[in-house]
Amino acid sequence: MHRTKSAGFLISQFIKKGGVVFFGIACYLLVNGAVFYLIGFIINIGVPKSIDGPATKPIIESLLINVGLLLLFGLQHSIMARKSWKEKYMAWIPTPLQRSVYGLVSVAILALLMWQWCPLPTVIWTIHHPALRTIVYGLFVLGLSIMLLSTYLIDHYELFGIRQVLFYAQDKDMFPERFKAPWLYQYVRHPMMLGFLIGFWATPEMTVGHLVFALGMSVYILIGISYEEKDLVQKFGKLYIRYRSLVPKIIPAFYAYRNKHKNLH
Ligand SMILES: C[S@@+](CC[C@H](N)C(=O)[O-])C[C@H]1O[C@@H](n2cnc3c(N)ncnc32)[C@H](O)[C@@H]1O
Repeated sequence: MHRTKSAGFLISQFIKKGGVVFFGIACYLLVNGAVFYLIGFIINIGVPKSIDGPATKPIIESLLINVGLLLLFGLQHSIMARKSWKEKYMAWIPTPLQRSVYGLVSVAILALLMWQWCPLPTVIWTIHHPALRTIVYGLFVLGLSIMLLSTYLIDHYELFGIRQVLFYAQDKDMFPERFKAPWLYQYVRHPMMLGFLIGFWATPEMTVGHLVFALGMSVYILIGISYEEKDLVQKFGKLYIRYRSLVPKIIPAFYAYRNKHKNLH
C-alpha cells in the first residue's frame, strides 16, 4: 500500500516537474523566436509584415495606434518587472515559473505590436554610399551582439527563466541574485539596453514609422532603466550605489574601472 502510494507520488512529481521544465523551455524558445522575428521586422527581411511596409491607414490614425502599441509594450515591461508588482500580482504563479510567464506575456505584447503596427513609409534619411551602408549594418550587428553577449554576462539562463525551472526539477533552491560587474558592465551599467538602442537606431534608411519606433523604444528604455536601478539599489545597497558612481549609465567610458572598484566585490 505504502509502496503504491510512494510510486504514485513519484509519478505525479515526475509529471509536475516535467510540465514545469517543458513550460520553461517552451517560453524560452518563444522569447528567442520573438527576438529573431523582431530583428526581421526592423530590417525588413524574412517577415510577411515589417516596420516599413506600405501605409495602410491615414497618418494620424497610424501614429496614434503605433504610440499606443509602444506605450502598452513599455508599460507591460516596466510594471511587470517591478518587485512590488511581482509580490502583489504574480504570487499565485509558482515561483520557478514567474520569469517564464513574464517572457510569455512580453512575447504576446510584442507580437501584437508587430501585427498591428501601421507603417509610415515617408523617408527621413537614406544612406546611399555603399561603405557607409556597410558601416551602419555593422553597427546594427554590433548592437545585437552587445545585447546578446550581455545576457550571458549577467546570466542568460536565469534571465529567461531556464535556470529557475531546472533548479526546481532538481529540488535545488535558487541562489539569491548577486551583484555583477563583468567585462562590458565595467564600462557601462546597461550594456544590454545600449545594444538594443544601437539596433533600433542603426538603419541606412530611416522612415517616419521606424523613427516613431526607435523614439518610443528609447524613451521606454531610459525610463525602464531608472526603475530597474531603484530595484538594484534596494537589492544590492551600497555596492550598487558605489558602482553607479563609478560607471556611466548608457554611454560607455573606457577608463580603468578595475582600479577604482577594488573594494566592490
Ligand atoms: C533585462 S536585464 C537588463 C540588465 C541591464 N539593465 C542591461 O541593460 O545590461 C535585467 C536584469 O538584470 C539584473 N541586473 C542589472 N544589472 C545588474 C548587475 N550589475 N548585477 C546583477 N544583476 C543585474 C536586474 O536585476 C534584472 O533582473
